[in-house]
Amino acid sequence: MKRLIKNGQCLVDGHLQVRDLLIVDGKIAKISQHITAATPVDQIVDAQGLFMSPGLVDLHVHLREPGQTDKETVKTGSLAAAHGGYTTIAAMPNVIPAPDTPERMRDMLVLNQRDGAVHLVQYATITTARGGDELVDMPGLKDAGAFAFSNDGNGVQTAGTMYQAMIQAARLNMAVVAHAEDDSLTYGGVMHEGSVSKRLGLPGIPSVSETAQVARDVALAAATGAHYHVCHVSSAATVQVIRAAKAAGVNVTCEVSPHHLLLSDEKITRDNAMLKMNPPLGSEQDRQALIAGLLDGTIDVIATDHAPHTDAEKAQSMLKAPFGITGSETAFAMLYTKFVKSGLFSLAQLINWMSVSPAELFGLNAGKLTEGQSADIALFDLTTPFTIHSDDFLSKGHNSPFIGEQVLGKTVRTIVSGTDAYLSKD
Ligand SMILES: NC(=O)N[C@@H](CC(=O)O)C(=O)O
Ligand SMILES: [Zn+2]
Repeated sequence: MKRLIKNGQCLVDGHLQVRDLLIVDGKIAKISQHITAATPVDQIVDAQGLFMSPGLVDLHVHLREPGQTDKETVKTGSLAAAHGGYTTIAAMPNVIPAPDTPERMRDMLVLNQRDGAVHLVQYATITTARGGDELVDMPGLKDAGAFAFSNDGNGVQTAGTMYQAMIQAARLNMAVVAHAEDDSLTYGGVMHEGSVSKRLGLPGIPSVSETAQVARDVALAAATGAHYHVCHVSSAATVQVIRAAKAAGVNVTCEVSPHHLLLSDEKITRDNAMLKMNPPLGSEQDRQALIAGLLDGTIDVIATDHAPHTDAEKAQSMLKAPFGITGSETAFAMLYTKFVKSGLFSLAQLINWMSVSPAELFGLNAGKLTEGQSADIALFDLTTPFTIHSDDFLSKGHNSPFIGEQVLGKTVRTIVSGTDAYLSKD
């Protein structure tokens, strides 16, 4: 099977340049200014005027299968990712049952392989059923094919448990990917604790619940040498802890979500569960610190934390609704529109944070358009405005605060191993 993509706009040394790209048997056979197929090709894709990017890489998605297939499935969640231009995603283990044994991991991988529309890697838990202090069989889970270890959805509450997990992870050369949240500091809150939560009379979550646990964990990472990756960093103080740890040579990396870059608690003007997620939207000062953290290299990656829930659940008060919003299908367009068009980020920086850097940090075979590489490619239209409609979502979740936004950066086609995983209807 041979496909030739003609006249795509590619990032070359940070600048857009026109390129042709030849795909043979799922791999990039050639990329150059002008390719005339010596032998006939099966298909020519006209990419005139489109941005041709390495497929995006998302280190943090929730696919809900098994256990909560009314919210999402491997199929719908991975199709949603493809719709967002993602070609590789990492699935969090807060499914039921959780992949916390080698056998469950193997079952999970069979399901992912069968139903995944994009490349899909799978986190194992750190502890049994993502709680308590019983460590999983980490070598067994690595052998079974786990990508990394995470209790995402919950923090590991006991320092000694995290310490033992990091000792083993370091030995296995695997990352510990942490949802940082000290449960003794959250006080049943539903949004960021600050002037807005006080004005609305809603219980607040102090941001120190995140920062305190990250501070503990960077000390443990320093002591063990493990690769410690912090999920969805949300506060200025946490950014500062990670900045200092990196300066001290600790093996720490971290991600920020699009919503923490785009929104702050000032956007919460009433009880609105579409703006309820964990960690919560921080203050405007936190948001500015996250942007600064990306720009100075403290924050390595943008990951969506795509967290679908049912319409009925999210129609409830913030006091009752589950934490989480979707992100796969809106991330690129929102970030491109708000940050690249405004000149704050370059397109090359955005693609670095959304594709190159996550691939490099986790040794994923992705994030570049080079000969011999798997043909994982996203084609985006950067010039035609469109409105984000929930009817267009392939996710089962419609819980996005970005519905109704007018944006640029529509995904036209997403190619995974040479084959279309998403193709726009218009
Ligand atoms: N982020 C969220 O608000 N929710 C996530 C869990 C998580 O990533 O912590 C979920 O699974 O719904
Ligand atoms: Zn989390």
